[in-house]
Amino acid sequence: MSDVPEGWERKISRSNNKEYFLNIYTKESQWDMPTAPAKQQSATVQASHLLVKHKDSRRPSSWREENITRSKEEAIKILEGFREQIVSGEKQFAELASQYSDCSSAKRGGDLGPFGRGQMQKPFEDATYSLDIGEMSEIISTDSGVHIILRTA
Ligand SMILES: O=C(CCc1ccccc1)N[C@H](Cc1nc2ccccc2[nH]1)C(=O)O
Repeated sequence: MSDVPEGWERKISRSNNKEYFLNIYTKESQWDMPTAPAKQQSATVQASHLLVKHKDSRRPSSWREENITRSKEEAIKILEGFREQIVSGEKQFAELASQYSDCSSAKRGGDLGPFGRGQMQKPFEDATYSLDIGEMSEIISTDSGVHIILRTA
């Protein structure tokens, strides 16, 4: 029986007794014999974020505040305070994001849903892909403002 490339597992489908192949990293499965090793990162990630905008943000306005005038330094100080409350366990990420994030994702506790490479601003994408699942980022800056990110998948 021909071996499967690294990172794949041969399985038998319970519904039709046919063999299929499972990518042990992404948990995706396929009927065809894989032709290359599966040692790749999962295509998409999922994250929540808490965004604090400032006067130099690309769009210095949000559902929370029509005209945002705080400086970037002030935004960073505010976000550092939120980050400390989360690290200490005093507050949950989603609780603070839903109350204070200047992004419309605040309505979903900061959840952005799944996204792949090329979809979000580069500093945000790179920071998310470098986090382990469950890990929270340091403060990162994009054209939208300053963020903390919690990778969830
Ligand atoms: O771009 C959006 C919507 C993002 C979103 C994606 C998926 C579900 C829900 C929201 N909102 C911007 C603020 C903003 N800038 C960001 C940059 C990177 C990631 C998330 C961001 N959110 C804004 O409101 O100015």
